[in-house]
Amino acid sequence: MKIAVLGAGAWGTALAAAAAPRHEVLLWTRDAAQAAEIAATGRNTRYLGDEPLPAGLRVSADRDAALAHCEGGLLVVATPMAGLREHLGSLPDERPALWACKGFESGTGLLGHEIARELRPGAAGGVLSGPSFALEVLRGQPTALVAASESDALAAAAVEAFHSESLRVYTARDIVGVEVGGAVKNVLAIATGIGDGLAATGLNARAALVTRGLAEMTRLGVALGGQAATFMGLSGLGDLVLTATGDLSRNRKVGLALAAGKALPDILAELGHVSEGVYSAATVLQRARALGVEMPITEAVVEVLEGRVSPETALRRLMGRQSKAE
Ligand SMILES: NC(=O)C1=CN([C@@H]2O[C@H](COP(=O)(O)OP(=O)(O)OC[C@H]3O[C@@H](n4cnc5c(N)ncnc54)[C@H](O)[C@@H]3O)[C@@H](O)[C@H]2O)C=CC1
Ligand SMILES: O=C(CO)COP(=O)(O)O
Repeated sequence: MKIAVLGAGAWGTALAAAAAPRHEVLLWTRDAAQAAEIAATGRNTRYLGDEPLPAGLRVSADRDAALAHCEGGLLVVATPMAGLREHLGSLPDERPALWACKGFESGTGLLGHEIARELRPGAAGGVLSGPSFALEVLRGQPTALVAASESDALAAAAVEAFHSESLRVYTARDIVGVEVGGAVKNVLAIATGIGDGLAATGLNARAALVTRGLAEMTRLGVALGGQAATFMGLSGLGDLVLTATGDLSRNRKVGLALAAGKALPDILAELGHVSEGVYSAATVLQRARALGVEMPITEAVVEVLEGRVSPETALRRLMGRQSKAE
């Protein structure tokens, strides 16, 4: 199969590398110097350190060549959410497209499938999601993903492209639920990072934030048309557990640094990677409010990110809420 992956950050590179041993894969980056460096060193040091990439993986800064390469094959957009509109909107034809970004689009508040529907109503689209730190995928460490699409053919293409001995790819039809899970867990990972970073907070608080976070993620997802069961799956509970507890998570790192009293611009500059939760948090809240869905943990994260309350105050307010039925 011929596959093109657009976006050569940590995740695009790891996905391209995962498929490369079995398929003809072209990884596209908008940065010609980065393409030259990856080609010369066989590594993407900026995003994935010294980990070697498979020898057969090709890299290019020529987007037209990448699109020509995957004609009749599979196109994967693996940029941050902020790049999805640009890439889906400029495709030359109605070919199916899979995306791997997790978030709500800033400004419009849309999920990936909503952007795709707006730009390409007649084309098949799908999302690849689930608990998957890029570095572990690149190292071939066991991982399970979910490919969600209303197109069975596109979900099957995602399985053909990425399913292997070390990477299981499940399929799903509930693209709303899968996308909400992937987007909201980023915000909740910031919350658990904040909680874990506060001196007075222990493991009980982390478990409470994960569990009550899952409840608010599910409420929003169901209100948006997703199925409750999806949130107990890989893109909901699975990715929430990974990102909220795993120290490789960039969103969790943002929370830990906020609890340490660092300023958000400094945290993001130091991180050097995208933290989708930072860009999605306010949007998640807006969509929740529009639907009358209560999301107190998300609300607390937004207040801390916007510098309106300290992490300590946010936690105190969450604990000070009225008791209610679970
Ligand atoms: N890193 C991970 O372990 C995983 C990340 N994701 C998701 O994948 C998406 C991408 O994340 P990462 O690769 O980790 O981010 P990253 O911060 O490592 O790299 C992002 C890359 O995208 C490039 N980029 C940004 N805007 C672009 C545009 N408009 N066109 C082309 N390239 C553009 C940047 O130059 C950079 O090379 C995010 O939505 C993230 O939530 C999903 C699963 C795992
Ligand atoms: O989505 C991810 C793992 O599934 C990566 O999470 P972070 O963006 O927080 O690193």
